[in-house]
Amino acid sequence: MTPQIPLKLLNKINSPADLRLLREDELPLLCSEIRQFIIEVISSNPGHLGASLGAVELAVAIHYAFNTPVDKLIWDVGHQAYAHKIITGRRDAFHTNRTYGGISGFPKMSENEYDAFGVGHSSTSISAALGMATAARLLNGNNEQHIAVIGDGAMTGGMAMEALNNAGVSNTNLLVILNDNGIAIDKNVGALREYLLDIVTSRAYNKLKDKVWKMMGGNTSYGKNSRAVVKQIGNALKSTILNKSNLFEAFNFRYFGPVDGHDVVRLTKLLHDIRNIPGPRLLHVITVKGKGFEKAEQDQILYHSPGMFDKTTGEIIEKPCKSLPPKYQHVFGKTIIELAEKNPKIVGVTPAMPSGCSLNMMMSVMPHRAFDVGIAEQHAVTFSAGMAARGLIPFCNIYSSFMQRAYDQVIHDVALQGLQVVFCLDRGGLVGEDGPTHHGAYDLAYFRAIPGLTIAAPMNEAELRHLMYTAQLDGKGPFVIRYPRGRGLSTDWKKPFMEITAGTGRKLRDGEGVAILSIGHPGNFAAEACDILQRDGILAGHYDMRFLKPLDEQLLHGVFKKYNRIVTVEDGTINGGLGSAVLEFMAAGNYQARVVRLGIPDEFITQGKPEELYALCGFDTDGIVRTVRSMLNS
Ligand SMILES: Cc1ncc(C[n+]2csc(CCOP(=O)(O)OP(=O)(O)O)c2C)c(N)n1
Ligand SMILES: CC(=O)[C@@H](O)[C@H](O)COP(=O)(O)O
Ligand SMILES: [Mg+2]
Repeated sequence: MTPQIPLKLLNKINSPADLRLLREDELPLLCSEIRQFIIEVISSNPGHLGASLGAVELAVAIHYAFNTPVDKLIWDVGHQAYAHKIITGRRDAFHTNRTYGGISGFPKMSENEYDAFGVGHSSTSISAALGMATAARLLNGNNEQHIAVIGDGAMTGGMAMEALNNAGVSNTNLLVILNDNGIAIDKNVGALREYLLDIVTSRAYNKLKDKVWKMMGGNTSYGKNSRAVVKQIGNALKSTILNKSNLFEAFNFRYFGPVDGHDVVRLTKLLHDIRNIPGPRLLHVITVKGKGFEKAEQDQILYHSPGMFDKTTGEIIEKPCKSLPPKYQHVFGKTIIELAEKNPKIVGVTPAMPSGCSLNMMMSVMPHRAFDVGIAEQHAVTFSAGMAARGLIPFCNIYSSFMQRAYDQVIHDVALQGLQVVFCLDRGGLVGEDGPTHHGAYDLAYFRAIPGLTIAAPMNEAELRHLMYTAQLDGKGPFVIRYPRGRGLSTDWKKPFMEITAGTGRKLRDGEGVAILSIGHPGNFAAEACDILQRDGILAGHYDMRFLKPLDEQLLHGVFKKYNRIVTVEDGTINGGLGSAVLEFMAAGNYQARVVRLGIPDEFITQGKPEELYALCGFDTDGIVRTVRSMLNS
């Protein structure tokens, strides 16, 4: 439900055109109404709170100062764009944010004309904006403005650097707004972070900034002499910022800032003034993640995406969870510490997701052996390869969908050289509310194509633990373990370590006529389906394949000899995954059987609760039961 809070100004805003009718002095009130609205809605329908609270003034100022949607606004990652959504015609739909059938949690081109470019993954905005600006120049003579808004975390991503490098010599009109709140999901890391901190905290710099401000008469109208003034500012900055030259100027960008990103009136004026300066420009804006909501400002990591919370106090509303099994990520976090205590060769690597994948546990007890390398999946993989080349055993934990970024590095730097890197792919399968940008749909299929990889998917937490143990044993080579977001089903996961021989599946139950072959967590849906079918007298055999590569061929020979109806179940794309591997095995062995493949179909799956999406794809318990029944009836 849309909340019933007084929204004197916001209720009048159905598009940025309405926004532009407001007086400048009304903008602060509008921002505070938007902030209230976001808090109210996200408290009961969870989403990305902190980043969006920090970008309210930015969204308002940009739409106020620019002629969107003719001018193109491109958000990076897009998790900070709730204010943008709300003022671009989606206020009344905002309560459906991230739900099945509702609006997306990220900008999405097909959803709204103001979403100039779809996002979800990090560090794409400058490339996309540069591409669009280049197209505009070629097609219609450069009449439109292109604005990329990118966070300090996203700016550490390789793509952002590649784009700056290209943009700086492109002579294209492009405004990059660096939304610097000094944090990513977790603490931002790396030399760039330190550089930005230097700029912002340098007292010498701030003094200089005040001087320049006075020099310009205390207003932002650069007037006729804009070039000269800007050049003066640039030269002064160069010599002042801790004797370092300005990084962005080194990329041929004109640098402005840093400015207070919550002073909406000043921000609006400034944007207006730099709007028509030609060429690549970068405006450095300082914001506070969680701005305006005390708890979210205090604990910015927790309130990045806090789940449900009390809209007044900010207290997190925890569901009772005493007897719940642990999340897979926590099993990873605890197990890597146990293994690393015994095996000094083990190190941990994450590209900017320490709390998301639980490597933060190892980082706090073994800080010298656990590395957050920033939003840099490609680097994370090759950095791991380097360590493996010198004899360490890196556990490189990357969300499945973000691993798409580093496919070449896995092939070229790890697999081709047979290096023992253990890839733990968290968030394999359908992740839920983040939707198609974040579903880990392709990993099984894309990794199956690579020679020399061992690919495993545990059905439960205990198996994850055993697989992690197995992967770090001597001589294992590159090893992929993929598991889903959220909780498994077993509370007694902490069993003594046991090696699981690569390429061995296990029979879970015998059947007649029909067998189910599953891999990973959906094996639990298959087990439940078998129970339901058995109550109707249908005995379905069930095998947990555990490994996609190497396949357990001995087990498969047994299955094809015994059953002539086979259902494969996986939470990855059907194209190229377990089902495809089983079909290839059947063809090679000249077996005759009817095989139905359940998994993610050849389309992008929307957002929603995981259960809704499993059902949509047809590999939930009911879907498996239906499939088996219909196979037996045909
Ligand atoms: C390729 C990729 N890796 C990781 C992520 C996960 N991720 C989403 S937001 C974020 C932090 C971004 O930090 P910043 O750009 O500073 O934005 P803020 O949340 O501070 O506004 C990360 C690591 C992602 N979306 N895409
Ligand atoms: C925006 C983004 O990419 C992350 O915040 C992502 O939503 C995290 O997903 P999890 O909630 O699965 O950690
Ligand atoms: Mg940030």
